[in-house]
Amino acid sequence: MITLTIAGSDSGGGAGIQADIKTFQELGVFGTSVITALTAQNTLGVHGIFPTTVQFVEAQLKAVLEDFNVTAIKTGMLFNSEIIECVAATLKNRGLPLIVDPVMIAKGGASLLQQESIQALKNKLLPIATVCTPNIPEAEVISGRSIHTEQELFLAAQDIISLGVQCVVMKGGHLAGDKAIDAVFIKGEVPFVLETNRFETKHTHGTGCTFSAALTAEIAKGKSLQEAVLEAKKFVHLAISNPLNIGHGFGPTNHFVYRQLEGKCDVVCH
Ligand SMILES: Nc1ncnc2c1ncn2[C@@H]1O[C@H](COP(=O)(O)OP(=O)(O)OP(=O)(O)O)[C@@H](O)[C@H]1O
Ligand SMILES: Cc1ncc(CO)c(N)n1
Repeated sequence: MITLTIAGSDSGGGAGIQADIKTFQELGVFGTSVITALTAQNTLGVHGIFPTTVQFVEAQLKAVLEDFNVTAIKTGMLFNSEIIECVAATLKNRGLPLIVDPVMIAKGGASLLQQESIQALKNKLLPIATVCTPNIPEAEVISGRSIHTEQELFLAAQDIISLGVQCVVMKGGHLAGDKAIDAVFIKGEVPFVLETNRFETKHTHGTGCTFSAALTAEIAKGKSLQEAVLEAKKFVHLAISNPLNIGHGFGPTNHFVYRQLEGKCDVVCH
């Protein structure tokens, strides 16, 4: 199986392209990549961003797609509307599963998506996406709704589905409480929740990228959306709860442990 990630490079290796490729590898799929921006980044923060030209994003997309039989694609940091429009125009009508992780702001506060790009994300990319995996602040920006209650979460998910997405996974990593809860909304089906214990750690750099990459790998292998989100939740939970403790700030997660533990992880689904 071959997957493609279209995202930014994290020189610190914990998020972006690097997290995606490591996750693909551990889940037994071959990862290819299109780099939208270089970030000078480590566990202490983002120190610089150097975006790729749209022409070079297009050249990378063409190089990968004309040679490889890609079976699922994910997007991460897309940085500006030109890049979003180029990616959407290239992927439109290809009929490939597309997982959009609408990356906006790094945990340290750096902006990874220009403000003017929200419309392009909503009008060009999400209408051709299979799955969208926002955290709560990202879901608020996309839906234009503040989310404080279960009802507001449900309405925001419906707003995102109405843009054309088949499935929305609302990631609850940023919420308070002793559980890490994600709400899964699949068009026409009863919503469900995936729940694990929240692991107390500051080493959660790249959790969103890792989750969406695992989801992409499982979809590439032919799993159903329900099975794929469950496996992705196991992958990211094991990666968070077995920290590597590297770097001087908010460190990366552990991409190796899922295979070492043969994916054994308790996730409650209700
Ligand atoms: N401390 C934690 N313990 C267990 N699971 C967690 C923890 N923090 C996040 N998760 C899980 O990790 C996954 C990613 O969620 P999160 O909300 O952190 O994404 P994100 O904000 O997009 O991440 P990023 O900062 O990489 O953009 C979700 O499945 C979430 O429930
Ligand atoms: C390149 C990149 N993509 C995504 C994130 C979000 O975790 C990050 N910090 N850096």
